[in-house]
Amino acid sequence: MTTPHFSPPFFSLPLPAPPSAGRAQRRLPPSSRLAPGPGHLPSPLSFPSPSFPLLPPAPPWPGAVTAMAPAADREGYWGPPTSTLEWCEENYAVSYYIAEFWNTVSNLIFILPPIYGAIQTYKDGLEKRYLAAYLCLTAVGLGSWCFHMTLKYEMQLLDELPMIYSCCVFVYCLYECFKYKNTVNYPLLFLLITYSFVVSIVYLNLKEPVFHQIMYGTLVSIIVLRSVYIVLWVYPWLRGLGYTSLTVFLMGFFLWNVDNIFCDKLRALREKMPPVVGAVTQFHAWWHILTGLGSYLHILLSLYTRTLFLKHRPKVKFVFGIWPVLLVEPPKKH
Ligand SMILES: CCCCCCCC/C=C\CCCCCCCC(=O)N[C@@H](CO)[C@H](O)/C=C/CCCCCCCCCCCCC
Ligand SMILES: [Ca+2]
Ligand SMILES: [Zn+2]
Repeated sequence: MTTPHFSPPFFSLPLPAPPSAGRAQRRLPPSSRLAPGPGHLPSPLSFPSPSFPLLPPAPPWPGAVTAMAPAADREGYWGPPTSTLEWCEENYAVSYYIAEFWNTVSNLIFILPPIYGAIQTYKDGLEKRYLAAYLCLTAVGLGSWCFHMTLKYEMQLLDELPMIYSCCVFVYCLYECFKYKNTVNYPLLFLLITYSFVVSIVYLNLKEPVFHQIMYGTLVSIIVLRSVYIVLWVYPWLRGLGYTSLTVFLMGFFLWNVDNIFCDKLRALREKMPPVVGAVTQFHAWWHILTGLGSYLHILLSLYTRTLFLKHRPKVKFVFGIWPVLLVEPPKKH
């Protein structure tokens, strides 16, 4: 915890006290989220020499509010961040066009496998709710891509709100696994839509990341409890899939915390490493990869449970020997 993340203010904006040193999940104060105006001056910071040789020189962004940026951050195509949060990865260190490069590209795991899953679900004629589950994951990935690429507040909402909606779809799928086909649980649907609506409205007004994290964590806990119930009491042979999904997800959460708590140390470490090796220490990107995989495996668990209940004879197969997908056969007619 050596370097505070916020440099002292350069000019007289009313800046709040910096958050505890070392926390990467920096909350950007409202003053840094104002549109650039006449009072905003170019950055006083001198940026370190780029770690990536082909980068264009870090230009002073016209009107940029960069007085609070950590020294390792640079300015780039999308202008100063307007999000209420940002992460440990050094801004515009790899590309002038992508604010947090590794945090951006790691979202591919939320985008490509779920698209494949959605196509397969559609082809197999499985229930639309599973199509929605896969597509929600893709939506999270696209939103998160846009957020980490730009660090803009509107894009942050495209990342964070779909996380809540996806969880609600997952909860519905998981709590309706043992119902007959073509039934709709209207009270549960109403509850989840209301939850999504209330969380969205409160978050849009409150703009408090911790609120979003608590609301998201609550839904994840509900999903975990139900999954554990299913693999303990209903289909014990699905324990492998269930516990793998949970472990991978929790490892991601652990690394999310490591990235937040030890950001200063990680940044210092990266300065001593070649860029590509340093990329391995981008733990927010690892959080994407692990939660992407954990969530995908969770959909497989939920779909396996459902198709087993509907007597579709599901099987997990590994594409290219590594990537798990679910294959189903229609139920036998008697
Ligand atoms: C049995 C396995 C359970 C798996 C549950 C799967 C639920 C998945 C639901 C949605 C998929 C989204 C995955 C995460 C996307 C991450 C995108 C992202 O990084 N967003 C950040 C901005 O870039 C955003 O600000 C991050 C917020 C993170 C919040 C973390 C909150 C805490 C999570 C708590 C986990 C509790 C586990 C409790 C276990 C009993
Ligand atoms: Ca950053
Ligand atoms: Zn992220």
